Amino acid sequence: MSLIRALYQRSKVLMIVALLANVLSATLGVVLIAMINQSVASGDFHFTGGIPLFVALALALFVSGIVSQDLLNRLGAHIVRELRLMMVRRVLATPLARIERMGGHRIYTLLTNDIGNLSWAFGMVPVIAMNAMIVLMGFFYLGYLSPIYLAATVTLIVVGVGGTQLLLRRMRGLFEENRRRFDELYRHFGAVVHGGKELRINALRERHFLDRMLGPTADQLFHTGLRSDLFGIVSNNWNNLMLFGILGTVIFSSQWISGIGLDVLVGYVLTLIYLRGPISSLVGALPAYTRGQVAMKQFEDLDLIRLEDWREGDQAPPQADESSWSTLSLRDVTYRYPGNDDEFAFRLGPLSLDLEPGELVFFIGGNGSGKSTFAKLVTGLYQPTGGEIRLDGNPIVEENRKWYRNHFTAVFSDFYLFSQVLASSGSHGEDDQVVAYLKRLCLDHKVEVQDGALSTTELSTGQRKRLAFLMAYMEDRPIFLFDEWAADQDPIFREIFYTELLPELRRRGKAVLVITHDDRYFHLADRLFKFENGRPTQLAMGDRPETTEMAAG
Ligand SMILES: Nc1ncnc2c1ncn2[C@@H]1O[C@H](COP(=O)(O)OP(=O)(O)OP(=O)(O)O)[C@@H](O)[C@H]1O
Repeated sequence: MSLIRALYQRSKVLMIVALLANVLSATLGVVLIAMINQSVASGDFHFTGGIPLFVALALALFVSGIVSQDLLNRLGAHIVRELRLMMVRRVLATPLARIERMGGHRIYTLLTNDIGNLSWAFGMVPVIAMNAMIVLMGFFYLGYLSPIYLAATVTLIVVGVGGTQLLLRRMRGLFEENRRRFDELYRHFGAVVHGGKELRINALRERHFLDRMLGPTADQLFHTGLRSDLFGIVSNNWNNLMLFGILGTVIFSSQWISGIGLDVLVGYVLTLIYLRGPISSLVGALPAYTRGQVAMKQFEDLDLIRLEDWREGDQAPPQADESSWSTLSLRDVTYRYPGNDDEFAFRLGPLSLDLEPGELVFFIGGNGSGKSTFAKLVTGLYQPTGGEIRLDGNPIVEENRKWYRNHFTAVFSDFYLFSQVLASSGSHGEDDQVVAYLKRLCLDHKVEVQDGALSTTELSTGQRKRLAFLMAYMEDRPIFLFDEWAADQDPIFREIFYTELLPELRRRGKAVLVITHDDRYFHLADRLFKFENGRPTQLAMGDRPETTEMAAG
């Protein structure tokens, strides 16, 4: 619930103004009912204060209703907007290892389904606030007309809402069940998007996927969805029963209660009929609220960075001058994937390494030996489980991790390509410079650029990697990291990469870390490390492997 508090605190002023307008509107509604009641019950059919007052109050109700509803809507919309931005920022602020452990599908479900349900619940806040105020004002008037009837009405409503609550408790279980199915559904959606080729090429796999995986999840969602909707429908109609029950009780019991005049009865009936809509809306909002609670629980259960540990200031870009650095040192650094505690689990390190500007360092090793884990560790995406990383003597801790990361530009093996090219300043890259690099990377006949936006990223894998290289070039950080960048390049471009592009970066004083299997080019590195089962060993010149088998082993 701290999330709700945090969101409301940001909109305090808007909330207060909206609620004041709401009180005015609700009061005017009840005053008008009272005037009608007085005129009907007295039998003279004249309004106290005359028609002009009635018209003026009706117009004031019209205007204040619009103002209060609009302000409350704005409040709801504002909160939904804040919620979306805040959740995405929290996902980005959560350590990468935790996000990888959760799985991408859970993040998708969070950002679509859960935020949708929370938004829906927050969207109900204006409805609840407005109607609660009308009901409250109506109750004041009912109490003024007859305290006995008010007590009876409140008792019946409490019993009625209690019945709805029982239904809702059952519904909550169904909502939670539904929500679990949504995680599965999004995992299947991921398979449709990312495994589209494999599903299309193999009809048997496609059938297995549709019948055994997606089908059962869709069926279960269908059944739990229908059942929870039925509970919602029953609960809405329960309200009608409750209200007519109250009206019947009031009218039929009036013969046994002394001192209940026609004016009280008419006033009561008019007010209850007036309140029927608001009460139904209030009770009808409860399922949305329950869905919101289930979504909120998902937010709280996910291993995202805690709201209390997350400050927006942390998101500000680093201010330090990243262009000047002299040593990066890793001392006895180790890393273990979270949750992998058994003795056979993969462990990286301990590794020690000093790096200086203008160095070209290659990392080799077989599959699963720890190269990509090292890439994420040295760039600050993973936090070491042991040892220490220092930049110019400054130990890297939580407070300066973002500053540290900002020294790197990386093309990971599973890179993502944005279509906007950014310069080192963070503004969009100069088109002339981008065009020059496009020519250098032999992409000028394929891709154009305008205001830093690339005309397309729909290219071959090798070409997309060249675009990723271009992005890294333009970002122009002091340390470059390439994880198997050349693996998808043709021989000519591979040669250009190792013999022209990398040496050029080194000449410009960049430190360049290259993860590679290309043994033909190992001699170009200033230093070469070989990973074996998570442990790196620096190879002396004479020890450098010369064959493909050694590079892979
Ligand atoms: N997200 C993860 N969670 C848990 N363990 C992981 C995760 N990613 C990798 N591992 C483990 O870490 C080990 C090293 O993986 P890593 O990706 O660093 O290898 P690599 O040397 O880059 O291999 P390749 O050459 O195949 O890319 C693997 O054996 C794997 O068991």
